[in-house]
Amino acid sequence: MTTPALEVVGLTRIYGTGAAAVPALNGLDLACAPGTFTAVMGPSGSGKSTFLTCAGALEQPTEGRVLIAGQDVTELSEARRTRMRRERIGFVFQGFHLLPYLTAEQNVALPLRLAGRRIDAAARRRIRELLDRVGLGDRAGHLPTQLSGGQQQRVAIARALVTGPDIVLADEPTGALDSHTAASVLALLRSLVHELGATVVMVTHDPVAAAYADSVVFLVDGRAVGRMENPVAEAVAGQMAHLDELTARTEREMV
Ligand SMILES: Nc1ncnc2c1ncn2[C@@H]1O[C@H](COP(=O)(O)OP(=O)(O)OP(=O)(O)O)[C@@H](O)[C@H]1O
Repeated sequence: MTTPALEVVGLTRIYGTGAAAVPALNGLDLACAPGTFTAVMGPSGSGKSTFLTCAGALEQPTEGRVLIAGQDVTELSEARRTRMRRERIGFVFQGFHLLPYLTAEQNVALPLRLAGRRIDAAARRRIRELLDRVGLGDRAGHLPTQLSGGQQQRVAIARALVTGPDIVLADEPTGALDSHTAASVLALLRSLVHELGATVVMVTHDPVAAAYADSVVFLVDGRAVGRMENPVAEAVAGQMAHLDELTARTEREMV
């Protein structure tokens, strides 16, 4: 069996202590094979953001393991974890997070600079190729303010891929875009997975967005409660309505 690009095993994150303890993740198991596109969905408070911050080595879990291409990041020193995050994990955020005073090309180069790599001719070529691949070959010299929201997210996607990461973690990547632009960004993400072999995990609230993925993992109370392969939006929306109802019922019973 191939080593998963991302695997979390028994992932547990408890915020607070004693009576105030909140288990945001509660023994989550999840594996993503290389070259796959996985959406993560769940009711509000089900642990999606906490999963992304732990999987992205931004936060240490209380218990459990996070393996990036087989390497357990929870065992690393802070310095090595930071290096791993810079070199092996790409991030795409809802709000794009581009640096406003850098051009598209300079924004894409940033992770290479942070990883201490030289921006030589080969690196410049890679940056240009990625900008071409996301449809912005003619916008390399533009500042973020000179680009539309969809174009800014394309720059952010190129930036997430520039180090050749094992995994790209996307947090509501189309949450700030209109539905037409969102569709083209999602189609781009899907094609990067299927044509370049990237591995993407995307947290989303939107069943239409989730339907671009190869599979959807559903979280409830910090655990995976189901998985849907080859999702279609209607079935995802139906499952989410069911999980929202279950969560509301549990909350009513607890009062
Ligand atoms: N820093 C924190 N301190 C205390 N509790 C927290 C903290 N971060 C998250 N939580 C709690 O952990 C649980 C999971 O939160 P999380 O943000 O991961 O859920 P989510 O599925 O991303 O929610 P949403 O869809 O509303 O963004 C929630 O009950 C939340 O209140």
